Amino acid sequence: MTEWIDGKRVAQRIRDQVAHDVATSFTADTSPGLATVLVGDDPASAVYVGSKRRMVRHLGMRDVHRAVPSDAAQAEVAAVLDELAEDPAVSGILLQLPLPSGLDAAALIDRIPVAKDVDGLSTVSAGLLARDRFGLRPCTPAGVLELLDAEGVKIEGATAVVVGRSDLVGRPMGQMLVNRDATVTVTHKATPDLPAVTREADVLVVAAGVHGLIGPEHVKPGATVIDVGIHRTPAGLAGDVRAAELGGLARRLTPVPGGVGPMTIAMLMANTVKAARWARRLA
Ligand SMILES: Nc1nc(=O)c2c([nH]1)NC[C@@H]1CN(c3ccc(C(=O)N[C@@H](CCC(=O)O)C(=O)O)cc3)C=[N+]21
Repeated sequence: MTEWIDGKRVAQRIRDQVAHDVATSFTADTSPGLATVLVGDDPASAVYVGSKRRMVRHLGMRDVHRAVPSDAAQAEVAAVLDELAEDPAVSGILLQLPLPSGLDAAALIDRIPVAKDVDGLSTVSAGLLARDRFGLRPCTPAGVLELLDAEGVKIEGATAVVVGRSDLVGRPMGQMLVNRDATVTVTHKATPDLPAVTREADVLVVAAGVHGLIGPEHVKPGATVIDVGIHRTPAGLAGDVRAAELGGLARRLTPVPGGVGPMTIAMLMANTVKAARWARRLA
């Protein structure tokens, strides 16, 4: 039988730890601050940013927010980021993605100082990860590792397959698993025989962004399957994995919703505390 991995429970534990760290390591004047930058009026992005801001306040941290009009030029967004970069009350800066077309997201992300890059998406943060050095890690793959550790899944020596090579999830996920001594394959659209590759995986992380891509033909019996996909369908939220078709094939599986999603926000909170501690060391 397959055991569901409860992301909500693990995320709650991370958030409890963050609230404890905020209360014991900081004062009201020094408490970690997260700045969210929302460009434009995409409703889904507004909802995500709203839930991040509520969580920040709930955990006793400082909420800083900048709303930028959708027709803002690259230089205007850059100026907002530069101001937040200088602000000592801001420990971390999150530029909500996707940006309106015409803006160069990669260039804007790279204006964020590495010690404030709580999304872990800048080129410098990616380099620190590639070298397995101290730094802020992208929230979603960091959350996946927390889930695997919470479930007692052995990563060292495991065969891990990541489906998808996005900057946000797939690439950093592959590197984080390599850093933990898994044998890792990262697949993508040009992988000729995807089921043959994924069927080798003890740990299968699916971050393709393709609804229902993964079925029973992709899964090794006894595998741990992590579904990073999230899609709004007429039947409700669903992932990249056709969970109902897997039968008892997987040993463990994350649900959508209630799996990786809640972990992403929890790790953002944890990264904000880590950034505040990093700033203190730099001061
Ligand atoms: N700079 C940036 N950093 C991000 O980390 C980032 C972003 N931009 N843009 C959008 C994506 C998406 N994302 C999610 C976070 C939480 C849930 C989440 O909590 N999902 C719930 C369900 C929520 C619902 O009901 O819609 C769950 O899976 O249980 C999902 C998706 C972060 N992103």
